[in-house]
Amino acid sequence: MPQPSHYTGPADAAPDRRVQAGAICGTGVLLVNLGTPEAPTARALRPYLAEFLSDPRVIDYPRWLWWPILKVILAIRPRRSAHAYARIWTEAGSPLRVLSESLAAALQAELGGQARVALAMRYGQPTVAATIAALQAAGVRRLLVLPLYPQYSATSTGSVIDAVAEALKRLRWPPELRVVNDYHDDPAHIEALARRIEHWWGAHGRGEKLLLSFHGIPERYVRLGDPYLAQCQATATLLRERLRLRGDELLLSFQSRVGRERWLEPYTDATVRRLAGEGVRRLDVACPGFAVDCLETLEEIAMQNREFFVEAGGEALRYIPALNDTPEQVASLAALVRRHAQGWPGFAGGPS
Ligand SMILES: C=CC1=C(C)c2cc3[nH]c(cc4nc(cc5[nH]c(cc1n2)c(C)c5CCC(=O)O)C(CCC(=O)O)=C4C)c(C)c3C=C
Ligand SMILES: [Fe+2]
Ligand SMILES: [Fe+2]
Repeated sequence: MPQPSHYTGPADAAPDRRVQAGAICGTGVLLVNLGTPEAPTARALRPYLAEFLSDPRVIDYPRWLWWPILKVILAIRPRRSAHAYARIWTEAGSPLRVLSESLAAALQAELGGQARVALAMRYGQPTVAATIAALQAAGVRRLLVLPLYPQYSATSTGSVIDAVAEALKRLRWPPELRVVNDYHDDPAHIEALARRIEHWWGAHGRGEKLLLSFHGIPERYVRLGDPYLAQCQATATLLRERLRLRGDELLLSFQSRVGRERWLEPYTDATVRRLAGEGVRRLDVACPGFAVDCLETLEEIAMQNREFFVEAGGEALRYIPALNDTPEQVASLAALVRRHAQGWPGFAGGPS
C-alpha cells in the first residue's frame, strides 16, 4: 500500500493510514508539569529540591556562588517543605501528580485516536526523556509539547523546552517537534476559567473581592526580558472583562516567594492582610497560573493565606479550585492541541 508522500519512516513506526482506521497514531502530545516529591518526607524532598533548585533557569546565579547557598538550603528546607506537603497529601499521593494524571487521561479520552497523550514531570518522575522515548517506541513521529503553564516564564516553560531539547539531542531520529509556548490569552482557556469561577460563585455565593494569585518569579527576570508579568496581567484583564468586574473588584498578586531577592509584587500574603485590614470580610482567591491544584494552591493559599487573612481580621478566604480535570479544561486543551497540530495527519489541514 502506498505511504503518504511525507512519510519516510520504517514500516513499524505507525504509518499514517492507521489514523484513518481510528487507531492511536504517530502523533504524540507530551503534557509536562513541574513535578512533585515521591513522599511528604524530608528524605524524599531533598533530591526533588536539589534537582529543581540546581536548574539554572530557576536560579541563574553563577554556580560557584549558588552551590554553597544551595547546600545550606538543602539542609533546612526539605524538612519545612515536607511538613507543608504532609498537610495536603492524599491516599493516592501528591495532588499535583494525581490531578495531572487524571487530566492526561481525560485529554486522551477526548482526543481518542488522533494522538497519544503522555505526562512527564520536569523534575522527578517520570522524566521528560523517558516519556519521549516511550512515545517514540509506541510509534510517535510528531510530537506536540504542552507545558501545563498558561503563562510563559523562562523558569517554567523555558526549562521544559530545555529538557525536551536535551532529550531529543540523544535521539538518532527525533520526532518532528512543536511546542505550545503559552496559552495565557487563549479564548477557550479564559472561558473555562470564567465558568469555573461563576460556577463556584453559583454554589457558594460571591465574596467582596476576587484575588488572582499567580506564582511569583524574581522581578529581575522580568527586567531581563521574561514576558511572565505581562502575560499574567493579560490573563487577569481578560478575566476581568469576561466576568464584568469593576477595577477594584479584581486584584492581582504573586505568591510563593523564595529567598531574599525582590520578586514580583504585590505579594499575596501582604495583599490578603491588607485587604482584611481594610475591612474586606469575604475574599475569593483563584490561581489561574496553575493548571491543577498543588502545594502552592492547597497549602499556601487555602491554608496559610487563609490563616493570615483571618488573623488580620477577615472572616473567610475562600479558595476557588483550579481547572484540574474538569470538562472545561479538557475541552480547552483539546482545542489548543488541535490548533497546534494543524496540518498533521488526522488534524485539520492534514491528510485525513
Ligand atoms: C526558587 C525559585 C522558584 C521559582 C523561580 C519558581 C517558579 C515557578 N514555579 C511554578 C510552579 C510551581 N512551583 C511549585 C513549588 C515550588 N516552587 C519553588 C521555587 C520556585 N518556583 C519551590 C522550592 C517549590 C517546592 C515547594 C517548596 O519547597 O516550597 C509547585 C508545586 C509542586 C507540588 O509538588 O505541588 C508548582 C506547580 C511556576 C509556574 C513558576 C514560574 C512561573
Ligand atoms: Fe515554584
Ligand atoms: Fe510555596
